[in-house]
Amino acid sequence: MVSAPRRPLMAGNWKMNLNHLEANLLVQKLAASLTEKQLTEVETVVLPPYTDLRTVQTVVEGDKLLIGYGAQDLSPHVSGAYTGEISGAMLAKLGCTYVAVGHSERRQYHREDDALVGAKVQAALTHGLTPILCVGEGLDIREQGTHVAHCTDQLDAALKGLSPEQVSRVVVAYEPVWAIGTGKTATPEDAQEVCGALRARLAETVDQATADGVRILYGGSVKSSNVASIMAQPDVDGALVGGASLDAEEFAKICRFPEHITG
Ligand SMILES: O=C(CO)COP(=O)(O)O
Repeated sequence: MVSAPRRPLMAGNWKMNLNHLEANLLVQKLAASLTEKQLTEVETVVLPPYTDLRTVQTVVEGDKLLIGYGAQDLSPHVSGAYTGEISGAMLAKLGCTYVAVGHSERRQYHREDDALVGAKVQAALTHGLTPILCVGEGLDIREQGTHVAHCTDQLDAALKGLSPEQVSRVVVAYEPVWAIGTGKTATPEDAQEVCGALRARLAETVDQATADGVRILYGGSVKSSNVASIMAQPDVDGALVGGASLDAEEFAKICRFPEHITG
């Protein structure tokens, strides 16, 4: 059976940048820089800070923009006495379709472990959100040469207990920590090595059809100048873009990567 091609996904993780006024401007500029055909071909998504989401919803819905949006994190809990947390239900109510889970900055600065990341994946799925599950190794692990096992272990832990149908609703992002915000991009071959191993692991632990359908992104210093060679890899289906997604024209160029390939 030939599986359906995976639609490329470009997700801009704004991290803690841009207030709601700036968010409004960036989303409008981004939409104006891409044609309907381009936005249909390549799924384009922004992940702004929570405080921007209502504004982004208003501009996307009001102008019927073909841009998706979501959050950078969510609570593993449904509701209750969790000061400062935001639930999946709240995000879904704002029209979010995606939520990043287990980003290395959350794992590092907020001590999120695999169990918590797994609970957040579950919470996202429960509320109809697509989790973008981030995995990736630090420089020490890369230098030891155990990066593939590190990433597949993180994948296993985060997806533990999910049905094949639930796994099919997850997007995985491979983000080597040493390539984030450093200008040091993994080579296309580095990205392929881990993305390919993640897909092979899904085939082993879930099934081949699910593995073939799951989109796997690469993240870490992606720019318009390097996106095409990364996207040319067979197991890379998109990118999770940090710094370069804060500039509408640059992010639009990244989303237009098929044109860089076909010339
Ligand atoms: O962490 C990232 C996206 O989630 C990558 O960030 P940069 O693109 O700024 O390296």
